[in-house]
Amino acid sequence: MRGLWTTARVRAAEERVMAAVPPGALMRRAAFGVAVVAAELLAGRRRVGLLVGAGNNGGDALWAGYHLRKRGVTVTAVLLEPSRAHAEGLAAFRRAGGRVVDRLGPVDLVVDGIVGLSARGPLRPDAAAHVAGLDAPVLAVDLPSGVDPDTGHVAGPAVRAHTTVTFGCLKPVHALADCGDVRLVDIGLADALPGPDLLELDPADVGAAWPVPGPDSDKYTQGVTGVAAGSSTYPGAAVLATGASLLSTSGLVRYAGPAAEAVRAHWPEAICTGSITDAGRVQAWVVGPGLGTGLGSEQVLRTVLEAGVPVCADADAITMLANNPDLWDARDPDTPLVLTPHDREYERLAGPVGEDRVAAARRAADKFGAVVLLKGHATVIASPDGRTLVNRAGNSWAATAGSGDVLSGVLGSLLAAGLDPALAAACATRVHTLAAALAADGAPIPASALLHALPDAIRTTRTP
Ligand SMILES: NC(=O)C1=CN([C@@H]2O[C@H](COP(=O)(O)OP(=O)(O)OC[C@H]3O[C@@H](n4cnc5c(N)ncnc54)[C@H](O)[C@@H]3O)[C@@H](O)[C@H]2O)[C@@H](O)CC1
Ligand SMILES: [K+]
Repeated sequence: MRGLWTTARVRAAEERVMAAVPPGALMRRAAFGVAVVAAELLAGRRRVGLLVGAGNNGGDALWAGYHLRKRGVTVTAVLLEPSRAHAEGLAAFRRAGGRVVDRLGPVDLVVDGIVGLSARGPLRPDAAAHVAGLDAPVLAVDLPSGVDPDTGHVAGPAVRAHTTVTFGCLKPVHALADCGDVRLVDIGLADALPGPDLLELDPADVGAAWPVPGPDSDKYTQGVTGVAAGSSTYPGAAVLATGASLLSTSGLVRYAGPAAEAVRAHWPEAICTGSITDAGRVQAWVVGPGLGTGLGSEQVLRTVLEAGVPVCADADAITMLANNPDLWDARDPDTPLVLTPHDREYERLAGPVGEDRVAAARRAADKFGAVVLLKGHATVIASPDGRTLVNRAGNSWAATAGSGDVLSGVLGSLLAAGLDPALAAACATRVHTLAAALAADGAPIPASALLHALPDAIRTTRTP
């Protein structure tokens, strides 16, 4: 499990550590780390260009330039605000033979020291002009300039990093935005940091949490998942969600709804009934994909919410909760509920997502007393108990019709197996991402291919 810390906490920790070490020591450690990674990326090539902003981020770049000069690398620097460039860093850079230029000529690697933790908004026009002309790979110092450190939001021109070297700890930007390959350099902050603001699961965490049958397990003890999804118009959503539940855990899956025939034809092992009232007992419900939003669907949602078991409410279930807030009354507030909106569904439910997706997910989690899984390239999972998890997809293969139905099926089966709902949401998201990458292997895929890659994805997380 990896922790991520917001800039306010990082700064507080840096201040505590700085008070106890010689002046400039943290910057030296940081810059040395940048130089080591730069040398690795250069792989014997010899020309580096620095883009240097007005603060300590630029200072890191200048000191890294100093270290690279000591290794015989040719280093040039553009100072975006010459009068505010880090004075000691600039002096050391010049002493070591670094040259200040107006524009970067041909180089093998660019070091982005334009702006770091103090970044506000997109790149300013002069910085943007320097960045626009680059054709060498960019090594970002702390974070790609132009990307918000705490939200990962990109409001305009920004650096696109091949690699990012960050210091002391990861920040939200490293999970919420594209920072390329992220390297962490230890500058001695660990003991000064409080608990993390965000968490990101490693595949091994997912593997450790994933429910697998033991010697005493049978089909009931592993949790029975109920799927209330699909319609005569959209039987596919039912087929995908039920299939995902079946492939995620080895218990039992019951399907209830008008797509029973289609589900039975695809998944003979599912127990299918035409009506929610005949479904039998389950340990968790998945409700919503392809269900429709008419009166009959509302009654299905009500029945599921009244059942007193954990519920994953997706797609049309979210729209119904937004359209008809009376439906919330059907829910026992002590029973876990996971809502899995994409941005438009979120907006129907809780207003605009805005630039800060973490804050949005937390707002809705508080408001509804539910785990909120806000889907996106970086999915944010907020629990009403304050925990927030993120999962960066790293690819977009899962952006395909029916992919959400698969996610809710996986999540429902983990809830039925008794996983903590926020952990279930994070594990399901991670495996969904892995399955998409495995199935795609470089080419577009339909959701059914993602579905059939679930066992391989789960296996990946369980392999040490
Ligand atoms: N505080 C510390 O102990 C350490 C800080 N370090 C470095 O210091 C950085 C933070 O430095 P600072 O707080 O001096 O500030 P930055 O270097 O992040 O920003 C400097 C200035 O850039 C300008 N700026 C803000 N947004 C901009 C934008 N969108 N486009 C262009 N310019 C913009 C502002 O005038 C701002 O004051 C970290 O990211 C890290 O690289 C490291 O040296 C490690 C130790
Ligand atoms: K930067």
